[in-house]
Amino acid sequence: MTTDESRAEADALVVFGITGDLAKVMTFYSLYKLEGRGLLTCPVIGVAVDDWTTEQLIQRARSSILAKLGQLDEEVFARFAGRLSYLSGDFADERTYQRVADAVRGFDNPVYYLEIPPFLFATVIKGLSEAGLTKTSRVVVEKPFGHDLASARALAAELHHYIDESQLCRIDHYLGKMGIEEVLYLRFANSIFEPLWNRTYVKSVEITMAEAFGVETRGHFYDPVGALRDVVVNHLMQVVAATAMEPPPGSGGDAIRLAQISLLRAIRTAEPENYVRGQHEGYTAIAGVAPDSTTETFAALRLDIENWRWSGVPFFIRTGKLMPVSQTEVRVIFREPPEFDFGFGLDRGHRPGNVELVVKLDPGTGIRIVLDARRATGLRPEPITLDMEFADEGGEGPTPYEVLLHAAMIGRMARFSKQDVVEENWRILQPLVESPPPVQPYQPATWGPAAAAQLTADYGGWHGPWVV
Ligand SMILES: NC(=O)C1=CN([C@@H]2O[C@H](COP(=O)(O)OP(=O)(O)OC[C@H]3O[C@@H](n4cnc5c(N)ncnc54)[C@H](OP(=O)(O)O)[C@@H]3O)[C@@H](O)[C@H]2O)C=CC1
Ligand SMILES: O=C1O[C@H](COP(=O)(O)O)[C@@H](O)[C@H](O)[C@H]1O
Repeated sequence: MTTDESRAEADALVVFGITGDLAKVMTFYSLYKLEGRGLLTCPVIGVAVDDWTTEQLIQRARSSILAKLGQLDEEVFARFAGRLSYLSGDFADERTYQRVADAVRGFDNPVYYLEIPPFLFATVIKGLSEAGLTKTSRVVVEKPFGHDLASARALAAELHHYIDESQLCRIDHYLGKMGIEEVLYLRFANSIFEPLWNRTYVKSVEITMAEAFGVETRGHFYDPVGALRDVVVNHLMQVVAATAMEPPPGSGGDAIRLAQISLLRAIRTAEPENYVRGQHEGYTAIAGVAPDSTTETFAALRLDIENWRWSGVPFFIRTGKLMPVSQTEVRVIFREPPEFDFGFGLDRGHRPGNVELVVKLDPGTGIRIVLDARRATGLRPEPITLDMEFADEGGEGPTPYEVLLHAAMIGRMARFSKQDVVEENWRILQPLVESPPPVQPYQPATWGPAAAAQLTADYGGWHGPWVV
C-alpha cells in the first residue's frame, strides 16, 4: 500500500535505543495501541547495547504498557509480542549494522527509528548508510534538533551527508496532537471564522502552555535546555504557525509546510526586551540541576508578524513549569466595538468586553467563544461563554506518538518537521538565545514573574486559560 505521498509502507520497524526511557514511557504503549487498532502490520526489531534476549524485551514491553494502562488485552499483547525481536550491539561498532542488515534481509522498506541521544544520530545513520541500508529508507529522529540556529544547521548537514532530507522524519509530538489539527480545521472549514481572522478584527493572540507539574526526575535533561528550547522553538511555534498561516495551497502532502514556511518567514526576529524568563523557587534543589543554574522554567514572549494579515497584532506566548494549572490553549482576542448605549440605560462610556475565541489544545480539545451579552435578569451586560468539549463528541482519540509512529510507517511525511521550518524557528528565536534577559524568580503555583504581566499590559493583561 502507498500513501498520498506515494511512499511505500514499512515492512519492518527497527528501533534503536529500545532499552531507553522513551521506549519505556511511550514507544511500547503506542505500538501496542496501534496493534489493537489493527495499524501495526510489520515486525519490530529493537537494537541497543544491553545484552538482552527477545524474552527480556517482551517483558519490558509488558511492564511498560502495564505501567501506563494498568491492564492489557492479552490477545492484542500476544500479537504485538510476536512481532518483537532484539539485537544487541554498540552503535559505534560497524558489526552492529551488519547484524541489522542480516535482520532486515528480505524486507523491502524498513523504517529506522532513532530514539537515542542526538549526538549519536550521525553515528547510527553513518553505520546504516555504510551497511547499504539507507538508500530509500525513512529515518525517524527525536528532538532536540540543535540547541540554536548554528547547531541545527550543523546537525542537518551531518545527517544530509548520508541521507536525503526527504527520508528524515523529525518528531515534534505536537504535530501528532489533535489540537493542532483542530486549529487548522476550525479556521478553514468554517466560513464564519476566516473573514475575521486578521488585523482588522483581531487585537492580539495569546498562546498559553501551562504545566502544573515541575521538572521532576528530568533535571539532568532539562537544565541545559530550559523552557524556550524545550517547548517554544518546537511545539509552540507549531501552534503559532497553525493559528497564523494562510490557507495551505492545495491538498498535497507539502501544502501545510509551504503555508507554514511562508508564515514563519514573515515573523520578525524576537526581541530580548519582549522576553521574560522565570525560574520557580526550589528549582536549583532538583537532582541534576546546577546549584547556580539560571535556566528558565518559565518563558513569556511577544512575536510580531509582518504581513497583510497580521501586521500590528502581537502574538504572546507563555509557558512554564509549576503553574497554577495544566492547560494549553490558543486565544484570539478581537477588537473592542465603539462605545454605545442605544437606550439600553448602560453606564456612560460602556464598552462591551472583547470577544474571544479559545481553542483548547490540552488536556482534551474544545472551543470556547466569549461574548458580551445582556440578559433580561441582569442589571448590566456581562461576558457569557459558549463552550464545546470535543471529547464529548467522540471516542478515545489516538495519542501523538501513535499518530506519528503510524505516519512514519506509512510515509505520511506532512506529520514531521522539515529542516527549513526548524531553521526558521531558530532564526526567529535566536536573539533570545543569544541575549537572554536575567532570570527572575517566581513562586510555585503562580503565573510566573510579575514582569510577564507587563508584557501584555497594553492588551488587557493575560486572559485565561480556560480550565475545564
Ligand atoms: N525520555 C523522554 O521522555 C523523551 C525523550 N526524547 C528524546 O528521545 C531520545 C531518547 O531519549 P531517552 O529514551 O530518554 O534516552 P535514554 O538515554 O534513556 O536511552 C538511550 C538508548 O540508547 C541506547 N544507547 C546509548 N548509547 C548507545 C551505544 N553507544 N550503543 C548502543 N546503544 C546505546 C541506550 O542503551 P542503554 O540503556 O543500555 O544505555 C538506550 O537504549 C533523545 O533524543 C531524547 O531527547 C524526546 C521526548 C521525550
Ligand atoms: O516535549 C515536551 O513536552 C512536554 C509537554 O507535552 P504534553 O504533550 O505532555 O503536553 C513537556 O512537559 C516536556 O517538558 C517537553 O520535553
